[in-house]
Amino acid sequence: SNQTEPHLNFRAFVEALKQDNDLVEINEEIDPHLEAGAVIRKACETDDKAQLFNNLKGAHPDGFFRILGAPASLRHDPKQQWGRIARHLALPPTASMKDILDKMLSASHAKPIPPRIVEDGPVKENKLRAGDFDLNTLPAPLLHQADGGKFIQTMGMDILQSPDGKWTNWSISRAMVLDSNNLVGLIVPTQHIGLIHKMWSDQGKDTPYAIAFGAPPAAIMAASMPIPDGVSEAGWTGAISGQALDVVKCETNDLYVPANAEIVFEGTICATRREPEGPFGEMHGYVFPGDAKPEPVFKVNMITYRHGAILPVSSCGRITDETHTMLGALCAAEIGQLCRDADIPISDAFSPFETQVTWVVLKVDIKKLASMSIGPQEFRQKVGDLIFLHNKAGNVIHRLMLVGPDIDIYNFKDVAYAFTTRCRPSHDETFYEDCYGFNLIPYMGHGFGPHDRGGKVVSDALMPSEYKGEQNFQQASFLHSYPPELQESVNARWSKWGFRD
Ligand SMILES: Cc1cc2c3c(c1C)C(C)(C)C[C@@H](O)N3c1c(nc(O)[nH]c1=O)N2C[C@H](O)[C@H](O)[C@H](O)COP(=O)(O)O
Ligand SMILES: [K+]
Ligand SMILES: [Mn+2]
Repeated sequence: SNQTEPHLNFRAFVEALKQDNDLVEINEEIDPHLEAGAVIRKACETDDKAQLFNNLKGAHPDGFFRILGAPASLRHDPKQQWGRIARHLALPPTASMKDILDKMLSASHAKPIPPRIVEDGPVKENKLRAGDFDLNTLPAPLLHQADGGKFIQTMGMDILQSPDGKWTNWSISRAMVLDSNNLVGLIVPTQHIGLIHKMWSDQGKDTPYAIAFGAPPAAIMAASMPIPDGVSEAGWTGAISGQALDVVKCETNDLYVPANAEIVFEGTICATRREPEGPFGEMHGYVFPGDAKPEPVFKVNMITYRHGAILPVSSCGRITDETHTMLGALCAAEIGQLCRDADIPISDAFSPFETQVTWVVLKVDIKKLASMSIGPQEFRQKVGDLIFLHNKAGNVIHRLMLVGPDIDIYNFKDVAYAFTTRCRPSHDETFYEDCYGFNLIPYMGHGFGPHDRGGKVVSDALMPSEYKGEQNFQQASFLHSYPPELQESVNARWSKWGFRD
């Protein structure tokens, strides 16, 4: 059977966006050379609807392929801000980011539900063997004018398996068209794609891979989350969706792909061959023209796709796009979970978009903190060592900020209010220079200091009284300086007096 609910079927997900009035269909011809990327980028910067480009210049006679832009960006309506992401998990469009992240974490200590192997599926409707296709003729998008190539892979799911077959990893890592039969893609050694590629390369073998574009939405969420080493995202996806995902075998290797994916590339990542990759307009909002680096080559041996195939695309950069709503948010969620698993009393975690997801803000349960009878210096060290030194989930984050119970970590006005008034520069901060540094952040990879090490800090915005479980202060604000019943009675008469609703 092929699963038809929107969180388990990308095509049904696109239909659900249409039902939600959260989709713009563009049937006039759009050029994948910059034009599609420009439309997607503007929609991301204005939190407008997702975009379905039905008529790409250079699409093949059978329409291969169309593009869906900004599959997991924000909705403009404040009551449904996270609605497009909620649809990935069968949550209501009004779900909060906390609901979404808690749903993703619900699999942390749940029993995995492995995928179910089926014989066939929509992804097998069309097959192009080597020689039947030329990647240069596909309507792959040039997303930013200074990009080093056409980044066809920005929202596809990379599927790799350890040589012993015990660990199948699903993740997202970018890749651009190199020539008629090859892609070249960023492989960060500490990411699971890097760890597994090294396992094969150390044996002198090329790494079998598949990229599933238009994978089930619940799966692409797990693919974007730094779940623990050795844990298969497929089982995690099964646990959060409550059912086994239908997968079908690749034609040219022993990997399995979602049976209803839109498009699948099958191939091998070369053990040794590297070619210039990038630059790419990235998650922090920058591209450095000409900044290409040698990265592994992904040979494409086979392409399969369903009729009317749609390529999901993230034209990432300035906020807000999938590198912020998925990469940043899911990394924060995992960091919060790692803290709780280590008995550090973090009740919630989020990466503010206004920091281009370079910070994670951790909400501290100050009652539990008080029972630890621990001082600020020691507490900062405990958090920083766990996240910056011992877990890859912290790799992309350069500031961890500790806040108390009165701060809404999903509202940057609150975060900035706490940071600027409760965290004394230097005295309340612990700096890390001997740790992994994320070189995609401009002040790292293109900055003054070491490009790949250090530059991290734990900033403590907890006040002395909060280490005793109390707050000896009140916010001078409507919410915190007036009795609740007075707030209610003022709110009840507000619009009658003539104020805005
Ligand atoms: C949602 C999303 C996540 C990522 C990316 C993108 C999107 C949209 C691109 C638009 C393609 C931009 C690129 O920067 N990109 C990306 C990347 N991680 C990399 O190592 N390399 C990448 O090129 N992640 C983050 C990873 O997906 C997560 O770190 C995940 O946790 C990895 O999985 P695993 O190794 O933990 O299994
Ligand atoms: K992952
Ligand atoms: Mn993984």
